[in-house]
Amino acid sequence: MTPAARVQAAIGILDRIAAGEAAEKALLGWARGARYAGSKDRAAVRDHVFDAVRRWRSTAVLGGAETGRARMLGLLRQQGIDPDTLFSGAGHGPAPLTQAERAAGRDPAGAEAADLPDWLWQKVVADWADKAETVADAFRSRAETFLRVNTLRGDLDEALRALAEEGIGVEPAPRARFALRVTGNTRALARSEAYASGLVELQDASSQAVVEALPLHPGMTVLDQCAGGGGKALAMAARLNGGPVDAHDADPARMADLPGRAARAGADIRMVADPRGPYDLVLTDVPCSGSGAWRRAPEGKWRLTPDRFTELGIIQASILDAASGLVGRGGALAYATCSIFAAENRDQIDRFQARNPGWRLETERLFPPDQDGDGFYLAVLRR
Ligand SMILES: C[S@@+](CC[C@H](N)C(=O)[O-])C[C@H]1O[C@@H](n2cnc3c(N)ncnc32)[C@H](O)[C@@H]1O
Repeated sequence: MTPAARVQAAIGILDRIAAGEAAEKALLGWARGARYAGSKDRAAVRDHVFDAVRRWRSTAVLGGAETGRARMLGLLRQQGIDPDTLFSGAGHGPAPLTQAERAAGRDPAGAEAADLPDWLWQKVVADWADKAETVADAFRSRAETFLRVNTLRGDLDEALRALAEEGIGVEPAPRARFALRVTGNTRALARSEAYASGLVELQDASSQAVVEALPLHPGMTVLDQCAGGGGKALAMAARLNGGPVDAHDADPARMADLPGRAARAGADIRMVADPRGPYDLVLTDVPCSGSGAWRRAPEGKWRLTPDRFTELGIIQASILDAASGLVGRGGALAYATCSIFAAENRDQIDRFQARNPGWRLETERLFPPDQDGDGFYLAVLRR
């Protein structure tokens, strides 16, 4: 495909997304009908689409309309690419720009420029004050890929050597001890021996830093109360020299891949349908807005509603209350979100402490979404 044809493909997919289709589904629908597209074409089209979804508002304002065509035009303008080089009608690319299209569009302002719905931009400003623009900007950029070296399978040097031998570029990442930033050949990872053998796991560096900040020691009894795919359960098992870690999720189907991942990682993870306790440590990695990871899943910021945000707050409080009953005397209750909002973070802890006297805040971390990892929050309480 020519670069212009890739832009034309993205335009069609963005129109499907605007009509209500999920981005992944729209991409898949296009790919099925585009057998001529090679892997590089697919990756380039995907990048255009997700870049535009991250910048859904600003690209439409700059492009002058709420269409896929205008959004791609706006995106190219933002990227400093002369649209006429691609909107030429040649090579299966988009038709040349009309005079009206050339004249349309203006610079976005406020929430438009932040690429957030108005109500969320107000929340970011309220919580992050002079850092609000930096936070919003992070959501408008692509996320980097991070690996966790699984110390149950090898050490940092072994991982660096193994990845280098397979032509995968990495460098140590500052946010967590065993975090590596992928700097080249990311696509080879899934097929790499380092990954297949469990020497490295895909995990965001802030997610790793959360587990690193937990008071974990081999021999402790540990429950991951909202285990999901098990990223944190596996990282906790590594800190426990293999485990065991009890893993629970209200939706057990979410843990479907966990036994396979645990076997690959050499971790002892036990699925528990009805955890009883008492545990030395219970981690609640609760459902949240997902705001800290909006650059990976940018549709989240457009889909979230104030009602859902309120509902999430109620769910978070009830999980925290239930989990506190599973912690033994002197034990620790850890609360984590991949959210950047105080309502889901510190406010939840303040209200929990007001409802449940006797718990003191032992550790608190708030990681901003930036080049070193996603946005994440952790509070560790002890009684
Ligand atoms: C943020 S995800 C967990 C991610 C996971 N810990 C990881 O590191 O990969 C939140 C999980 O909480 C689960 N969940 C929702 N309500 C719950 C509840 N009341 N009790 C336990 N888990 C719940 C969801 O099914 C979801 O898998």
